Amino acid sequence: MALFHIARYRGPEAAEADADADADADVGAQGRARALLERLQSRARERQCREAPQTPDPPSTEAAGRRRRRPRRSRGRGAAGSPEAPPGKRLRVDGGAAGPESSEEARGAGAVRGASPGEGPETPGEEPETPGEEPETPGEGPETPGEGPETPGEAPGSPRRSLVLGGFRRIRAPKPQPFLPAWLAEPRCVERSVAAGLAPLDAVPELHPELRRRLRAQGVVSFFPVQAAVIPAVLRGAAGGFLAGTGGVLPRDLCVSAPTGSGKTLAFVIPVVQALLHRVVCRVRALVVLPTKELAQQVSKVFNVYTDATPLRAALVTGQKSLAKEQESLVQKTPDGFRCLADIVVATPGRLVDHIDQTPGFSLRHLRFLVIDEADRMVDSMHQSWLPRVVAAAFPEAASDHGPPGLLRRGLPRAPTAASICWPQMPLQKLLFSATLTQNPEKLQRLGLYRPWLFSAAPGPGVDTDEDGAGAGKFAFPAGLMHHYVPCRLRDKPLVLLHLLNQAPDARVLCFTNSRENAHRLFLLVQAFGGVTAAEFSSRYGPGRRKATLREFEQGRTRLLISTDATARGIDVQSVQLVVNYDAPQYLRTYVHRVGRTARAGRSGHAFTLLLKVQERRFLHMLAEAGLPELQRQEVREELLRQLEPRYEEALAQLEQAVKEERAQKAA
Ligand SMILES: Nc1ncnc2c1ncn2[C@@H]1O[C@H](COP(=O)(O)OP(=O)(O)OP(=O)(O)O)[C@@H](O)[C@H]1O
Repeated sequence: MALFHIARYRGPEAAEADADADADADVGAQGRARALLERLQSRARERQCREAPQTPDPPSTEAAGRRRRRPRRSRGRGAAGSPEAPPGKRLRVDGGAAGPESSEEARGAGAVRGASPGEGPETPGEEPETPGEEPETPGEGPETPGEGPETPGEAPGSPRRSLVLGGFRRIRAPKPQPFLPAWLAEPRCVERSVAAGLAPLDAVPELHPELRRRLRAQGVVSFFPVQAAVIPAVLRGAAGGFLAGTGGVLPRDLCVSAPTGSGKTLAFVIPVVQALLHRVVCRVRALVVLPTKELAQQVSKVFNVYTDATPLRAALVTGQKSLAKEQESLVQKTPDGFRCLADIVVATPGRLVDHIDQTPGFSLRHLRFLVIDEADRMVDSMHQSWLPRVVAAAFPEAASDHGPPGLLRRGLPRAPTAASICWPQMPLQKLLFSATLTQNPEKLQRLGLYRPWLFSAAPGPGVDTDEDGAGAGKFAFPAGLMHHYVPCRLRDKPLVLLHLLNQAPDARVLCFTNSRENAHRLFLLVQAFGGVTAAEFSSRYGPGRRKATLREFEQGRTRLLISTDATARGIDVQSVQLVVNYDAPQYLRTYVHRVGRTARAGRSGHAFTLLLKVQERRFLHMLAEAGLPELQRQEVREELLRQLEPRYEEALAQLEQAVKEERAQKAA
């Protein structure tokens, strides 16, 4: 039994039809049906006529309706980039083909990005190339919801519009560039070629006549470009002796990046000596910090040359002598305290900190110049925290803002104020030098530079830099240096070295290995092979032995020096004609410094790098990034190597014996 009657609603038209049917009850069944049909048709026509003026273009309405139904797409994903859109259907947006609306879109960043190479906009450089990058004005993008472009064929009869964003071409995203402060981005340019940029000594009128005379006596008749640029800049800042310039303006700190062998040492020695020349009381006023003992010794020698006939004294503290001996060269005990004995201190960082901590009377309170040579390496060794120790020793009153009353005031560098210029100021100026100075602003910031200037011989900030700022065209090489590489097998490397030595029988050769073990074995092998005077330089030997080895090499008593990177930086040995990278350097900086041991001071020189097949690609890429496309490939003919083999086999046997004996000695 049915509990409910379910009446089905049949719609308004049916209801109306029912009503009309009642009214025409007297008409026959057939006639009623026809009349009803006609009435329904006429009402439908009326309704159509009523709606017609609002939608004059039925096909567009249809298209719009479809457009509304399309799901929203996220900005940055184009039709072609989506999996639904087959690549064959991709079209480039073209103003002419797509009508006015489309041409408007074609001007948008998204449309341009979708174009494949060669199809791009007329001014491709003006557009970002990276897919997925935001357009500059997001509101102008063609992907505004509701206005999205249609896939071709979707709206027949309507203007066909298509956007192609991204694409399938793989584009290497550019590396993010660190923001370079203006002083790094716009350096003062220094001529790279020593020969092309020589300046007569008289071109620096500020130079003291005594120093000019001394330079001439040393055979220096003109300044190299870096010296001609840097010496006047330092002298101007030191015009008031070791006090701040007129009006209390503190001198700027200077960073100098110039090729190896371009004369950076004299660029700081000369102005420092001149600024201190007329000092009355001996105090430590210049401190030069270098990474290795050998380098410090070399720089100290140069200072001695130019301070010899003056009251100034330079002391060397590197740990080569005992702490007590070094203390004797720094301070003297007097009945009323201590007397300072050095105006200029040349030091390695570790030993310097030892003296700050342990030498009574050693004070840096009057420090006027802090020179950091091989600055990039020294910045890397900042974890030793030697710099904060030096700054703390140089500004002992910095903790209390004004310091004790006195004639001279000393405070951390800051903008001059009316109060600050009431007393004579004694600033501390930092001078940084390197052939591979880091341009990483973060690293340089750690040095606390004051309004710095950069003098650079490099072509300018590269477009593609690593985290240290090393990259395209970052470092300048000496103009007279020719770079070569020799592809070879591992077992042929010693033979290739021997062949190169045979090829240049009179050349003094510096050969680099990546480890002291390699240096030692290669030395034993070359010695066993005979025919060349060779020596070995590495941390395997103490400072005394290393010093003697270097001296013999300098004097020409040794023709071949096999060394680790201990001699790669700064060591100035005249007339090294050939550098051989027996082991390929892993880093660009290492390469720059190693090969920079030749072609110094405007001379010419050759650098050969032995490369295994597996190393070739990476190494060449590294140098190409450094802006060195002219690296010459040198093949050594097989038969030339085979000629050396009989003697080489004998040498190998001797090497084996020597290694066994050494092991036995060690074990004993
Ligand atoms: N004006 C000059 N005239 C002649 N010789 C010079 C002059 N200036 C420097 N030299 C010589 O040039 C050589 C290289 O100089 P220096 O060692 O200062 O180079 P550098 O730029 O410090 O190199 P590196 O980056 O390898 O340390 C030295 O032998 C030096 O005596």
